[in-house]
Amino acid sequence: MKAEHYVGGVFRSDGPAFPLIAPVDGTELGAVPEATREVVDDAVAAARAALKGPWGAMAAEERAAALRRVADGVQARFEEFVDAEVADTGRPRAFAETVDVPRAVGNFRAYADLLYGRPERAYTTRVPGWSSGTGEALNYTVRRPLGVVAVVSPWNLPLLLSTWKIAPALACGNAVVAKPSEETPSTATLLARVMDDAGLPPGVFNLVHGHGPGAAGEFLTGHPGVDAIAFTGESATGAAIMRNAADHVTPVSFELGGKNPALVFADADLDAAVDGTVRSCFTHSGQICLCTERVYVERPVFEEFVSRLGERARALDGYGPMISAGHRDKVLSYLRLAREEGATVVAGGGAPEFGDARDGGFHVQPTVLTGLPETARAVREEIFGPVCHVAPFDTEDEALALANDSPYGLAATVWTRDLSRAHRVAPRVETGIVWVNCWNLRDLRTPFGGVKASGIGREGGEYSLDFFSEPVNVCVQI
Ligand SMILES: NC(=O)C1=CN([C@@H]2O[C@H](COP(=O)(O)OP(=O)(O)OC[C@H]3O[C@@H](n4cnc5c(N)ncnc54)[C@H](O)[C@@H]3O)[C@@H](O)[C@H]2O)C=CC1
Ligand SMILES: O=C(O)/C=C/C=C(\O)C(=O)O
Repeated sequence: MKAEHYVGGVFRSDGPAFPLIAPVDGTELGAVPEATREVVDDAVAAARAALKGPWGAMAAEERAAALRRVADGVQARFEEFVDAEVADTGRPRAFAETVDVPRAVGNFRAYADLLYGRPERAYTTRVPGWSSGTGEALNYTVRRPLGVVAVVSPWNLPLLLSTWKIAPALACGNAVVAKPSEETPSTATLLARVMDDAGLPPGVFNLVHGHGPGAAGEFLTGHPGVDAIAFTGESATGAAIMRNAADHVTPVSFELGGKNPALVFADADLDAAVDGTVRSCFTHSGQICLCTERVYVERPVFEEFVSRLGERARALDGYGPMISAGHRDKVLSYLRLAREEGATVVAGGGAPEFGDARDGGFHVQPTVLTGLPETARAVREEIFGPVCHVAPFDTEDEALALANDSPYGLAATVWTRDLSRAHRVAPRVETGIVWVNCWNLRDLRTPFGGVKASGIGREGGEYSLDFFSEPVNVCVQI
């Protein structure tokens, strides 16, 4: 798969090239063009021009039809998308087949569907006491697109997360300039091919490749021609983007890091809790922002839970690598640090040896730790790998205090058979998402995002459509 920029309806590969490395075995997959400031300028200008063309005048139904053509186009090239995502990320093929590509198709279909039934105008009538001034008026609110939207996405779920933003941005009538992670350019390039085939007018969707700081990401997010930024990635990157966007007061929607807690009560179905925690800690080798990294277990079942989780972690097979040598080294450095801080390693704890080509790749063993104080860096900082720390608690209040003692607030899981407890605890967990007796069960209409350092705003369903459009009130004196 050759990575290319897509600007104003034209594929191009100008800019210096950098190598794309396969995380599964460390081999070189190809070269990626690094977008210069000029390429980014061209992309923003093409997007601006597209808003003045047929796209800007298109009815919602026609935009919905365009999104459906894109969904069909991704579906038609299903295997190519799977191949590209597997090559770039090293993830198990089944994951790309069941999560990444179907969800990308679903993202376009969901927002096409949502455009129907969304009132184009919302009316208010005069209510005494709520209105000032004299005379009767008819107020109505119309929604218009924001303009040029920058979509900056990470490497962990490349196609899923970029389309999660691109689809609603286009649904609302914006033009998009997308910058995928430098580690995972391939499915984005394929998506540009699909957009081209689907007949989107030139400039409605643009793609630039390259790095973040001092490069394409920074050029794009600080660009005066960008009207909004949708970003998923690390919290520190979100802060850097916000500083850059501040000069132009560009609105942002941020989905950032997490240090997600799981609360396992003694009354839980322990089989389900162990099963769910294996999934929530180790899916995609922990490289999903929703993954659990802190597990708190009520003391009567603590020993049994740790022993069963450790056993399951040791038995995991066929897990994928970390995205890069750099990220593998970061995760391993946390494991060294955890040992220095006094951790007991129940399972894993290092890099595996396979005795085959995978030893050239960037793997880390699924790891279960115990015994660290809550102040330990491995308990407080996002590791973003297959690593969890398990600690005991004695009371519901203590469990909540432990869960909430974090600068992050993205997602939590609560495991209990006691419905009253579930409803009592869930609203008191300081995260944007709380799953009870499940993990990552997703309905694309629900609010998705984090509190504290885990994000700004919500995406999903109407929440995305609200971010990617601007309400304008029209007041007509009668
Ligand atoms: N919570 C989450 O959703 C994710 C968290 N991470 C965490 O972030 C760490 C670093 O991973 P990265 O992929 O490098 O994440 P990142 O947050 O640095 O990068 C995400 C995207 O932002 C771009 N970017 C980076 N710096 C930028 C800047 N100053 N201005 C504009 N764009 C910029 C990157 O090129 C990429 O497209 C990981 O080790 C992991 O801990 C990574 C991916 C997702
Ligand atoms: O939308 C989903 O189902 C998953 C989202 C995951 C992230 O946002 C992430 O890992 O960064």
